[in-house]
Amino acid sequence: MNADYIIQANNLQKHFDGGEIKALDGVTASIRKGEVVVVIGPSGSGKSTFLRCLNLLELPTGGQVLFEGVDITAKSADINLHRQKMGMVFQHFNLFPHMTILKNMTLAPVKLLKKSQADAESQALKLLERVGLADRAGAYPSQLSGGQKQRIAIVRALCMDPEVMLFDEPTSALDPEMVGEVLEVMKELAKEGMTMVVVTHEMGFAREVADRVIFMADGKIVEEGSPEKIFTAPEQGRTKEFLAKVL
Ligand SMILES: Nc1ncnc2c1ncn2[C@@H]1O[C@H](COP(=O)(O)OP(=O)(O)OP(=O)(O)O)[C@@H](O)[C@H]1O
Repeated sequence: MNADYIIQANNLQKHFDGGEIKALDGVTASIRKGEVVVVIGPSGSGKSTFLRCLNLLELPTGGQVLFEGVDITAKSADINLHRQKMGMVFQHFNLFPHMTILKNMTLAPVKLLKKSQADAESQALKLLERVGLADRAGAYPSQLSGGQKQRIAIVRALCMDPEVMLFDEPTSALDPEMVGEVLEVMKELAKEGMTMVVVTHEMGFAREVADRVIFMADGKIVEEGSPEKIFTAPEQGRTKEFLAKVL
């Protein structure tokens, strides 16, 4: 194990339909503490599957994931314990519709981290303030805009004091005018030193915020490097082809 890395994925495979679909076909990648890694690539290239395998929302069919040096794909691993340290934000927010925002944010910290209700609420309110939504603590998700729901989803994940934040196309389901407010919250997090793995089609975010960009195609990492390298001097034909379409 290398202590610099918080997550190490070794030769990850994820096959569906008895091996007919190779969503991941041997992905090896390591994420450093405090690093912001943005994963880009065409639709169906395995980006979401890669992210979901890092916290074992999808169980890899082969390979290993080490989290803080521990093989969390081993049979003996306590998946729930490790997963708690990896906050996840989804395209479709995944807030509980029948609970207030405050309840959405305090439920898991109280239940899983055994925080007192008072501590969990005080942390949640501070986080809500940070994203300009302190006055919405008593609202229900249906009363909020998409951008507000996604900002809540981010701070809800932060209530679990995660070591890493995983973002799976967090702005893809938003109306265009709401994308900026969510990316802004993510930029702030990055500046504060949060380790982040972000699957996104927002190339501007990748350019501006990523420490490293990973380009995937056909379940493999085709090329990776600094945003400067990937966006201005890509080496692989597949990368050039993709960027020509999206930039
Ligand atoms: N549960 C599943 N069962 C069967 N095939 C799946 C399943 N999940 C994903 N796949 C397939 O695996 C491949 C990779 O999918 P994945 O969602 O990881 O790609 P992606 O790069 O995130 O795509 P997008 O940008 O469109 O979200 C695709 O061919 C997809 O159809």
